[in-house]
Amino acid sequence: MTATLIDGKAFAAGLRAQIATQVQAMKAHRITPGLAVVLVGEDPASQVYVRSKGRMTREVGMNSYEHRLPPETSQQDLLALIDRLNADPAVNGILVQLPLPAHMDEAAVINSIDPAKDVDGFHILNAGRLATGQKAMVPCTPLGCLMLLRDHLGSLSGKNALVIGRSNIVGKPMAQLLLRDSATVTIAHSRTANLPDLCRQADILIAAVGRALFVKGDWIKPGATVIDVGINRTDDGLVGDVDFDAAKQVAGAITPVPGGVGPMTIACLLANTLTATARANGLPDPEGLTP
Ligand SMILES: Nc1nc(=O)c2c([nH]1)NC[C@@H]1CN(c3ccc(C(=O)N[C@@H](CCC(=O)O)C(=O)O)cc3)C=[N+]21
Repeated sequence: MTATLIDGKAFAAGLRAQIATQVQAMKAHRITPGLAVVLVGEDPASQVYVRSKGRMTREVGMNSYEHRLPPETSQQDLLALIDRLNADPAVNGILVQLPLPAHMDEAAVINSIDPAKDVDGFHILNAGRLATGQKAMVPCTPLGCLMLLRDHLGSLSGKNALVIGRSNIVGKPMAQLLLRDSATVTIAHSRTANLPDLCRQADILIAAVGRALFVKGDWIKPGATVIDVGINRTDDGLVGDVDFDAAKQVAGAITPVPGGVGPMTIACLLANTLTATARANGLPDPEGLTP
């Protein structure tokens, strides 16, 4: 048996088309959503993402504002820029590309963003709102994974979901979203005992460890839905956290890398920017873009 391919690239394109339509409707009311992306330093991979975020932002009809700062920028200068963006009514969403240079306090920087403009959903207020079931800005990658899972499975209720990885940007918010959808959720990490056996019980497996080909084919429950969040650059090109070729022989459905979760992350960033713009203008949340 070979797994159904969950085509995140195609799903993301459809989502962006839907967003573009809603942006046009807003423009008729003289509102144009604006997204500011801040990149500190010259990490080549980060530059690629920032460029592609900017292009897709413009493609859906939003305004894109890019701020590139040298790696030696002081935290004080970065905070001053964020203050200006917080106060700028043309800016509805602010994304500060992570990781930041080592001399910066990442939490302090993120928490200086206006929570209403925090389209990454990383601000402590948004994390707390998500954890307590209040209306929040939801982190883009987990939101994209949730959309793919709902599209493929319909209901997640009662399913055994295993999230491998406990980061604040993927693992923890992913677990919160799965729990909200009434899955039974386990979070595994580097100290988890018997990870292969735990995986074999998972109807839904989310791999967000950041290690190339970490999840083996014989760890997968037959028929399981596998979501691979990994983006690992190797000599063989871009690979996920799951051994895709082996896993696809066992899984019911699986996301590829590239072309799976990655494009969904950017589409959900645009979705969050639209949501933030709607809320800033007292409009109802856009249909189908919030959990
Ligand atoms: N504040 C912040 N928010 C982020 O959302 C954020 C960040 N910092 N720092 C870096 C990571 C990484 N990230 C990706 C987005 C899209 C793809 C993506 O579209 N990947 C394509 C392949 C692109 C390629 O070939 O490199 C794919 O999987 O098909 C990957 C990775 C967002 N990040």
